[in-house]
Amino acid sequence: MTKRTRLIAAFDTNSRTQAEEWSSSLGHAVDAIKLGLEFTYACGLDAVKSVSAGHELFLDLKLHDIPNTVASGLSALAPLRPVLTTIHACGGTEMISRSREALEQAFPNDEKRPKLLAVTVLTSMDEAGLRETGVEATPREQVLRLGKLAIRAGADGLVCSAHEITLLRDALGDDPVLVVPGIRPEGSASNDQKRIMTPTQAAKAGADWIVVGRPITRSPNPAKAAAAIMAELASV
Ligand SMILES: O=C(O)c1cc(=O)[nH]c(=O)n1[C@@H]1O[C@H](COP(=O)(O)O)[C@@H](O)[C@H]1O
Repeated sequence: MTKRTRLIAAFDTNSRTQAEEWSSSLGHAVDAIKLGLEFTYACGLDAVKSVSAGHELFLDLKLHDIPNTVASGLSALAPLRPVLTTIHACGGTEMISRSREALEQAFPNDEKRPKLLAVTVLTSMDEAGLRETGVEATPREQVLRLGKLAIRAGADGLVCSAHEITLLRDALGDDPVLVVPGIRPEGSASNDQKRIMTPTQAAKAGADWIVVGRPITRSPNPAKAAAAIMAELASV
């Protein structure tokens, strides 16, 4: 039997009170919560610790710097004990392999070592956006290129859009953890996301986790919105 795709709710807010409220009202209705740049910069690491207590944490800080700085940054974040954490794949082989080593050193028995995820091409980017940055490849080509590089260098998984899941599974097999944002339930606004799919489409394609923010947190009833997505995933 294949495993159910799991739901991560992205708590994108600069308010600790709001994040604590979501944590208690919907934290247990989803499989994990994600705290990222906005919350961490606004509220600090102690707040990350308290909001994530009792939940599986995806700490999404998308580190991208020279290898030594990224590896040292990850070591400093290790006490937060996230289940998943992110760096940018375009930081290259050495940055990724040093990151993996840093996490292995912080968790010598491996048991609770956070899975190292490499962000391939942001789901807010399309072909024109990539071209602006000097990348002539399509998003699919670039995701595949960076995905192969990142897994070879030691990442446990990748962040990609649902449009690239089949491509990555064909090239890399079932082992890499695929975490998929840019998810929009039928009928919801795409906002700044470009490469989107529904929860059902992403689950059918083989996502291990989907990440959903605004369709839950900006809904009039976040717990109900989260429950509807969980029900959708359970029915795939
Ligand atoms: O690493 C991520 O989680 C991420 C990568 C990516 O390519 N696209 C992306 O949207 N995300 C994150 O996923 C969440 C998506 O939020 P919504 O667009 O509100 O559902 C945000 O917290 C983003 O930071």
